[in-house]
Amino acid sequence: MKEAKGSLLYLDGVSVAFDGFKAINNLSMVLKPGEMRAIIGPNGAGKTTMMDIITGKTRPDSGYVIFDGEIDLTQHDETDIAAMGVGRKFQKPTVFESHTVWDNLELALNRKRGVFSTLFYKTTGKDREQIDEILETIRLIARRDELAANLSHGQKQWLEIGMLLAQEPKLMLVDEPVAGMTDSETDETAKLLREIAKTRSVVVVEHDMGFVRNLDVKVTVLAEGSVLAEGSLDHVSANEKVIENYLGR
Ligand SMILES: Nc1ncnc2c1ncn2[C@@H]1O[C@H](COP(=O)(O)OP(=O)(O)OP(=O)(O)O)[C@@H](O)[C@H]1O
Repeated sequence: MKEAKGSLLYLDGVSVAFDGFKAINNLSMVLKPGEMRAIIGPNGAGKTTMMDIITGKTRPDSGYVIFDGEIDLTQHDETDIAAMGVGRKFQKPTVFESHTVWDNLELALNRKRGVFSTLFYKTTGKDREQIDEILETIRLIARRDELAANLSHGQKQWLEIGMLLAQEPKLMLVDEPVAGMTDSETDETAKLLREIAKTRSVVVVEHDMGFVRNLDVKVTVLAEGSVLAEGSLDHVSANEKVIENYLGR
């Protein structure tokens, strides 16, 4: 698809219906390499379903989902898509509580090498450097030897973001990262994601408008499965349809 050339993610005319109900309806969106995008919209707008389609969990009925300018993700399954460099962080953290912060990251780093090599693999100096770098990004250097169970909710979310970083995704999808976080954790998460977005593309779904403002990126507003508005947060916040469908509720 030549229109997708130069983009990192290109959705064109994507639709999916569940029992006749169109959860995603002719959705189109373009993400540039290295771009971070915030996705907002009312409950049921299709945000999660959109992520499910990008990651291969749900197959759309029609439309194109082109990754890295040329790969049609609708032709691949979840495992392939993850291996191609699409990482997803779900809302609930799923870190290994009985392992240390360091071990969680080491496991994530080894995971991308596959089961057999993991059994015989010894962590190299380069791996340790990479883990240190990630620890710095996720603000957990001082807690590296702590059991994950002892981290705060926000720190667990950061650890999970770190585990995703260990897989070196080109595109990171992050679902409601700041739900349940303290205000200072929320502020720190915006900074952390901005740092991460310097080296890869990021799509963040979030309801917290203060946080979205801090991200300071282009916003896509979804409603009823399609794009209602797109632009800066100020631009979309002034849109009558957005106020009516979402912000004014
Ligand atoms: N597997 C499914 N079967 C039937 N209906 C579904 C399925 N998945 C999603 N839906 C419906 O599709 C619509 C979009 O849901 P989706 O979860 O994508 O919205 P959302 O924007 O993520 O909402 P929220 O902000 O509440 O997470 C909803 O009406 C939902 O009930």
